[in-house]
Order: sequence, then structure tokens, then C-alpha cells
Amino acid sequence: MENDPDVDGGGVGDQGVDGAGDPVLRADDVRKSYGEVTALSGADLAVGRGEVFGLIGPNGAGKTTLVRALTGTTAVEGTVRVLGTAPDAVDPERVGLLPQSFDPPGRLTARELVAYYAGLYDDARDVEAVLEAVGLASDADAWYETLSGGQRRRACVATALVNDPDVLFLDEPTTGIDPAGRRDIHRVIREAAAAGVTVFLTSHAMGEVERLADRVGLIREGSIVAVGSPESLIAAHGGEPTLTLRLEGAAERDVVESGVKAVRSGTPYDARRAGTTTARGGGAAGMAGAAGAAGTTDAAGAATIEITGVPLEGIGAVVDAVTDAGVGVESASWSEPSLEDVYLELTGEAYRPAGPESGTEASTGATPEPETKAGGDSERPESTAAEGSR
Ligand SMILES: Nc1ncnc2c1ncn2[C@@H]1O[C@H](COP(=O)(O)OP(=O)(O)OP(=O)(O)O)[C@@H](O)[C@H]1O
Repeated sequence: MENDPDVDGGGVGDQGVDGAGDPVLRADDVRKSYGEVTALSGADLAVGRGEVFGLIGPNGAGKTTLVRALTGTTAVEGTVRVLGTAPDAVDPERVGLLPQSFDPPGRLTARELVAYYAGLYDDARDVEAVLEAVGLASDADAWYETLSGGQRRRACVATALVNDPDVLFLDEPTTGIDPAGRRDIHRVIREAAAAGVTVFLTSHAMGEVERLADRVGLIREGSIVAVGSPESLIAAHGGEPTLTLRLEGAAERDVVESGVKAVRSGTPYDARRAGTTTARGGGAAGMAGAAGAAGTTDAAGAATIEITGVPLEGIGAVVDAVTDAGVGVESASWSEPSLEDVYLELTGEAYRPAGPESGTEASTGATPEPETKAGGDSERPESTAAEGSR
């Protein structure tokens, strides 16, 4: 566990304790091996009532195994408590589960599927209301096998909601769903949490977790290595926001140096000079090394400087300092650290959703428009999900 004052060690904090003073979900030193493979190596966590807890981590880190441990669908060593009791002793009416892998019969309509699940409980929600909530009302009479991937996932989410659970486990709920569908599912999750439902979510979509989760746990090699609000994790592990200025005029070494000097002398930011320039921009390779801004020359030959640690409200002062020094600013781009940066820092792996979206959120620091990396809901297409690997 990360020993960071801003990042709690798996505790629930004030908001995480239910009326009885106990967390709704608790795992203490949970271990699970499949033969030689260690899936969980001492996982600890505690999640409170009405909390949305997002679990993230690389493929094979143990996310699904932890969901299985918490839902009593696999035997583990250690202590697991759900609503104060062992997972297999919890009243099923109080738990909703959307497994990562869920394959209902194709010749049931969406309505029949949800109604079937409703019939398993004494006090289920109204089927039409649940279909409406997940955005499936107009497709409710279509056979499951004719639904799109996103519609299918919505139907599956509906089956997990229909018993009006107190605890909702969603293992990759939005995989394969288009942006409109994702928004519907996000709304459903927020409404559930607002009504006091504890939501335990695993997702590869970092933007989704960042926006939805009250707290995030990062699991690596079977242990939770950091827990905290997205903001606290980003503050602790995400690095600093970066401002990139593309300077007007020829990419001469003195332009870059003037810009760097202006930033250093005219602003309070502790920028580091970390870049190099191409020969095309005036051969300023010797600039690297000192603390300050990173001066580079981009492929088009324009001078670009990069300043780290600039908050959004500090952009104007930096631009003013540079222009006051007689250096024109052609464009500015600003990026703030996101959960993806935390993921990179703590797992050593760059977060890269597979498929067409791959790499689209990578920041070169030289884009002409302001940007925030937390804006996208990148997701991993279903075809790459690891569930097929075992
Ligand atoms: N039933 C099983 N039999 C054998 N090994 C398993 C089984 N379930 C999981 N494992 C292994 O345990 C480890 C953790 O798997 P788990 O599915 O929990 O990871 P995950 O974080 O959910 O991965 P992904 O993001 O790919 O879904 C992996 O090495 C996996 O291969």
C-alpha cells in the first residue's frame, strides 16, 4: 500500500461507513491461487454505503478474482465481508452482479430476459422501469441475439439492477457500449449511488472511472497498491500539468532560449528544461539539462517550449511573460494529469486501449488547442477482453 497522506490505505473514511459503522464491503488479506498462478496476493479494501468504488489494474492483475471473492463465487483465503457477513451468506436480494462474462439465451427478448431475473426475487423492481433506466425500452421486444453489443450489455446491466440491490457489482459494465449507451449506464450508476447503493465497478475505461468513482483502487499483481479519490491519486501520482507554447517565427535557438528565460524569470513555476531540439530548429541540442522549460523544435520547424507545473489559472501569466519578452506565442496547449498517468506511474504500463481508439489520447504537447487528457471514455473493445483467454 502506498504510504501517502493524501491517499488512504483502503479505509473508508467518513463517507465509507454505513449506519452500523461497518463497511458494506471489506476484504482483508485476501489470497487466491489457481495452481501456480497467484491471482490475489493479500488484497485489502473497504467500501462504504453509497460509495462508487472503481477497481483498475492491468490485465490479469486480479480484478475479476476480487469481484468473485466479494460475491462468494470463488473460495479464497483471508476475510471477506459483504453487508457484514460472509459473501455466500448474504441475502441474494441485496446483491446485484454483472459478471464480465455473461451470455444469456439468444432467443429471449430483452424484456423476457429482465423479467426472468425479476421472477427470481420476491420484491423485484418494475421490469419496464428497469428497461427504461438502461435505455432499452424501445428495443425490449428484440431477441437478445439480434441486439447490438451495446444493447446486450445494457440488458445485462438491467438484470443486475432488477432486484433493487444494496450492493451492485459491475465487472466491465460498459465494454462494447457506444458513448450514448455509456452515458445511460453512467447515469444509472450515479442514480443508484445517490439512492444509497454501494457500487463496485471494474473498468478499463480510465475516463469513466475518473468521472464515476468516489474512490479508486489500483490493483497490481493481486494486491491493492493505492486507494484514494481520483483527485488524490492524481495529485499523488499523476505528475504535473504541462503547458506547451508554440512560438512564432523561425525556430531559432535564441527564440527558444528567450522563451525559456522569460518563463523562468517572469513566472513562479518551477519548470524543468528537459527537451532537446532537432538540428532543423537551430541545433540547440546543448540546451538540455538545466532546470527550466523544455525547448524543442517540432517537426514543422516551429519553436516549442514546455513548462510543467502550470495550473490552469497560471497559463495567462506564462504567456504574458513570454510575449513581454518579445517572443510571440502562436498557440498554447495545456494538459493536466489524469488517472491514466496514475496508472502509468503505478503499474509501469502505459494505459493503451486496444483497437481504433488506441493512442488517440496521447498528448504530444504540441497540439494547437487546449486539451485535457481526462476527457475521453476510452474503452477496450469486447474482442480483446481477457475473459476469452482462459
Ligand atoms: N479460473 C481460473 N483458472 C486459472 N487461472 C485463472 C482463473 N481465473 C483467473 N486466473 C488467473 O488469475 C490471474 C488474475 O485473473 P483475473 O481475471 O482476476 O484478472 P483481471 O485483472 O480481471 O484481468 P482482466 O483485466 O484481463 O480481466 C490471471 O493470471 C488469470 O489468468
